[in-house]
Amino acid sequence: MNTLQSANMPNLLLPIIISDLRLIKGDRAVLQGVNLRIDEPGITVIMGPNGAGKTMLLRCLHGLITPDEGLITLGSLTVAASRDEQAMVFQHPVLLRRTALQNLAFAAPRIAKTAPRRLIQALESVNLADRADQPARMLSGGEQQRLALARALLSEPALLLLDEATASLDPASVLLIESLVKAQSARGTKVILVSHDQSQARRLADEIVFISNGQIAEQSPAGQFFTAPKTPMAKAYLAGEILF
Ligand SMILES: Nc1ncnc2c1ncn2[C@@H]1O[C@H](COP(=O)(O)OP(=O)(O)OP(=O)(O)O)[C@@H](O)[C@H]1O
Repeated sequence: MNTLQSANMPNLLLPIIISDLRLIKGDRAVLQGVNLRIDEPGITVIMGPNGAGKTMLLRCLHGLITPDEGLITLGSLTVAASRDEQAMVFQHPVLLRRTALQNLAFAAPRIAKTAPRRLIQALESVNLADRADQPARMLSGGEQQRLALARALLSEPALLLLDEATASLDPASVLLIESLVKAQSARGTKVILVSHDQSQARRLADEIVFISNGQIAEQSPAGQFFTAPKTPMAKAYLAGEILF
């Protein structure tokens, strides 16, 4: 859609307001009473123990799951109405059985037609220019993830969601992806990412949202969260003391 004009323009998907969200999976609520308001641009990192509901929350934001109760608004838009302004990168990238370049062209047909050079630049930005004509599914895991990010960034989304997108990547790929995410954030895209990696969260986060047991336990500026987490649960999580 390319609705971002510049970092100085207000982001049309802010504020993000989540009210009384409840999501049932199987026979239990995996999200319950979730209330969250994100006003600020920049990078929000969602942290929390395994099974806390981080992925489910991200999927609700992206419209992949409809919550059983509650409301999400992004600026003046519903989730459905905001879909074209959003992009999401998953832990395991979903790519078409086509070449790397064709995957980008398929995702952004208008750009492919009017400015095909931008597709090559997108591949260059993730160090995949020499893989343009290789079947995307033959790329390594890290290469696939870089391609998925290039695809997500092509549309200059107003909201970029990343679910443990760097979980299994080598350090160079992690840093490359982080630098692209930071640059995109500086261009005005609101970024919400799920990560267990405390070092990564310290490098990227402006604020932390900590989820525990399907509820928001804490929302704090990153510096404050890491030096003085408000809840015993967050403190135990950061210390690696939560047992499952
Ligand atoms: N289809 C499903 N049926 C039943 N339970 C589900 C289903 N999908 C997810 N869940 C449960 O919902 C809970 C939240 O899952 P979610 O994937 O959001 O956790 P998470 O915080 O992202 O965890 P992790 O850090 O392990 O990725 C988990 O307990 C999970 O078992």
